[in-house]
Amino acid sequence: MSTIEIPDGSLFGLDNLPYGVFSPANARPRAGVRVADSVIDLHAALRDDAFAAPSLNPFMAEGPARWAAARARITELIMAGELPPGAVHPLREVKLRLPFEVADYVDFYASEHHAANLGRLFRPNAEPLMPNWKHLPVGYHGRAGTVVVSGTGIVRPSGQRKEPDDPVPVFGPSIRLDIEAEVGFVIGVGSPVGTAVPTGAFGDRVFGAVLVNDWSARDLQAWEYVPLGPHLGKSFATSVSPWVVPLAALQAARVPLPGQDPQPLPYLRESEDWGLDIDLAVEWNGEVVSRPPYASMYWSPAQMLAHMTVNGAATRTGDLFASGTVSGPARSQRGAFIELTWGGAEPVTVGGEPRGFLRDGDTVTITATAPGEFGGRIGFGEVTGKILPARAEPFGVDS
Ligand SMILES: O=C(O)/C=C/C(=O)CC(=O)CC(=O)O
Ligand SMILES: [Ca+2]
Ligand SMILES: [Mg+2]
Repeated sequence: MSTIEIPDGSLFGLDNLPYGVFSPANARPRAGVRVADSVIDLHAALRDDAFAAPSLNPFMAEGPARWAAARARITELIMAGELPPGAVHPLREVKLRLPFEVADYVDFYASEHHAANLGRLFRPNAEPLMPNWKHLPVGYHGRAGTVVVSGTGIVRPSGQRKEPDDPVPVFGPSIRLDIEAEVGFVIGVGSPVGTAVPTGAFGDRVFGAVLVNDWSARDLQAWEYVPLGPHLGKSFATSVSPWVVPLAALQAARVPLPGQDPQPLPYLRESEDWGLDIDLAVEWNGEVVSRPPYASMYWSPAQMLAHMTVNGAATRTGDLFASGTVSGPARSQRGAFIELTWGGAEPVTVGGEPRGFLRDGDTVTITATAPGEFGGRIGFGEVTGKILPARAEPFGVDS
């Protein structure tokens, strides 16, 4: 039997137990759970067919009673030191995979600070917040097929851009490549077409949370987005962390929202608090440049899900909906570089140099922690990505 030592202060103790998909050296991918610096092979440890697939989807589809039972059983096996030999792998020896098959992907815009800053930057002659913003969680449908796991290289996208004074657009690699630090929520139990998911059912439907980097080409975005919203400027890559932190691990992180005025319509009111006290950190080439506080978000994920389904739209196991960029009120809390550097006009110092947008070879890593159930903290791990040069002749199109 195998035992796992959990050092004091570990961000991956029994109060966390996030799920992922990993491959041991030269072996096929499988579902696992992280404990300290080890990964438990769930199929080997539990002999449960929900974990036979190299994806969390079958297990996530089974619902809260099965999620709770599996968490209890995993805890029991770790505490008793009764994990079968061969079921425990050192984290450093495994490759982490995309943890779930992404069904649909929606990205919200739930930070008031971020929305107001982007309003000022993109629409300097208008009110920073659009009139709808405090009445509904604004969002758009993104591209599920280009959601990639942390560590995947991010090829600089090419596309159209046009500066206000240019007569016509030009085609070429983005020159304003940016990040967006977000938290994503993963649907476990889908809902059929024609059913709205009320805010109170959030915990019955949502399996857990991941970190998201919604890479954004601001020059492509600024030219293309009117009037339908983000498109190719964001669909080239969206990175997610390899660990899905179950909602069960986030109970101690639940906090009231900062406050909503005006009061939203009845279908958006919360019966329970789903604000989350998650502290994010954004590292640019290894230096922390920002610490976005999730607790400052205006709309809760329960409200996002209620809004997303109030028209009868279906949800499916593996749907990912992201919060939108997490930005707090202070400059040092902004979750996108366009805001942090005010469009490049107020650079930040990275590696001793003033920087605005991303260069080829730059690496951005987002991490996060939250209060855990035993008084310590739990970790989300990281979502990281390195910028690779644009393709010389993108897809046969000459610039
Ligand atoms: O205000 C705009 O036109 C654009 C906003 C964004 O790019 C933000 C977005 O993708 C949603 C978010 O991450 O908050
Ligand atoms: Ca976004
Ligand atoms: Mg801990």
